[in-house]
Order: sequence, then C-alpha cells, then structure tokens
Amino acid sequence: MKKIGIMGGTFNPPHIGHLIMANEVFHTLELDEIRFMPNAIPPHKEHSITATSTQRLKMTEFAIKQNEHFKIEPIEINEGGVSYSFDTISKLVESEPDVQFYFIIGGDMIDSLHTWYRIEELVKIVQFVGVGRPGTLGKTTLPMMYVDAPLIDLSSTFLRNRLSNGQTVTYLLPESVETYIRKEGLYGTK
Ligand SMILES: Nc1ncnc2c1ncn2[C@@H]1O[C@H](COP(=O)(O)OP(=O)(O)OP(=O)(O)O)[C@@H](O)[C@H]1O
Ligand SMILES: O=C(O)c1ccc[n+]([C@@H]2O[C@H](COP(=O)([O-])O)[C@@H](O)[C@H]2O)c1
Repeated sequence: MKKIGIMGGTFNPPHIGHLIMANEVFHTLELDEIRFMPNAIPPHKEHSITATSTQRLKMTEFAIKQNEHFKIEPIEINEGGVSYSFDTISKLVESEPDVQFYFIIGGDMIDSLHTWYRIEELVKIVQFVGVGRPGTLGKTTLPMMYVDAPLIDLSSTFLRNRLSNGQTVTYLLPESVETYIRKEGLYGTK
C-alpha cells in the first residue's frame, strides 16, 4: 500500500514552517510522497484571504519545487467553495483505494480538531499526524499519530504583517515565493 501525506493549508503565503513539518513527517513515517493541498475557502479562518486561490496555488508550487517528493494536490482549488476535509479525503480515498493517506496538521489544528466537519467519520478514513507548534497544546482525544519535529514559531499572519510593514522576510519563506509576492504586489508590497 502506498503511503501519501496530505499537507493541507491556506498557504497565504506558504513558509518554512510548512516545509519543515512536511519533510520531518515524510522521513519519520517513510512516506512515498507528500501532497501540498491548498484549500479554496478555509472552513475556520476569520481573516479575509488576501491572495487569490490561483496566487496561493502558485506560491505553493514555488515553495515545493526543489523537493522531488513534494507534489501539489489541486482538488480543493479546482472544486472551489468551502473546503471541508471530510469531503475531500472521501473523494481521494474513493479514487485511490490502494493508498493510505496521512493528514498532517500543526498544534493549533490538533487542539481544534474536534470541531471539524464530520470529524468522527474523517478519523476512520485518514490517519492524522500531528506536529508541535509554539503557543499551542497540541492535544486531542481523537486518534492521532505524533511526530517530533523542530518547533518553528512562524505563521503566515506574521509574514503578511512583516511584508505589509516593509520588513524583512528573508529565510522565513523560499526566495522564489518572496519574488512572486513582490512581483504580484501581494500583502501591501506594492
Ligand atoms: N510554524 C508552524 N508549526 C507547526 N505547524 C504549522 C506552522 N505553521 C503552520 N502550521 C500548520 O500548517 C497547516 C497549514 O497552516 P496555514 O496555511 O493555515 O498557515 P498558518 O501559518 O497557520 O496561517 P495563518 O497565520 O494565516 O493562520 C496547519 O495544519 C497548521 O497548523
Ligand atoms: O474540514 C474541516 O472542518 C476543517 C476545519 C479546519 C481546517 N481544515 C483543514 O485543515 C488544514 C489546515 O487549515 P488552516 O486553516 O490552518 O489552513 C486545511 O487543509 C483546512 O482546509 C478543515
């Protein structure tokens, strides 16, 4: 059976926190590949999304380009609307029955996992893999496999603020992603 990691996110923008956690899980669980899956409309996010789906997809493509084991899963962007993981994972499991999917999440998502849409059914069709995140408990009573990874206190929100204030983001996200952000004038960079 193939073992595929799903790294779901809003990626507004993607950063090294996402890449580090995906890579750590890839190696620890000896996965065959990791698919980065940008959502269309995230179920629980309060802030308005300041980059389009296409721009977030593009940034995610740039972010993973150097790693041959990292791929894009465009299903949620292609379908549009609110991206409920239960709906998405059900479709993936149906179309690829010979794959065990591992859904990778950080501490904040572990803490709020019990609030996800149809979560009791979702945990039966996908294995959740949790990694720590500074400022979160990273605890749940739902089935969870934990992977130890270096803690990175970094978020897309922090990067959007840095960019809109004209402050440095060097080394916090891939250079190609920063170049794209500045070319498109995202997050107040123009
Ligand atoms: N620094 C980090 N450490 C651990 N997990 C992280 C980190 N940054 C993001 N994640 C996890 O990556 C997934 C996707 O996160 P997302 O794209 O929403 O980034 P974010 O930095 O949390 O964004 P925002 O600041 O806009 O809320 C989530 O499961 C989240 O918990
Ligand atoms: O399905 C849900 O109810 C649900 C609720 C919150 C988050 N998710 C998914 O979890 C992943 C990380 O979410 P976020 O908000 O940190 O980008 C992303 O793939 C989201 O679509 C899914």
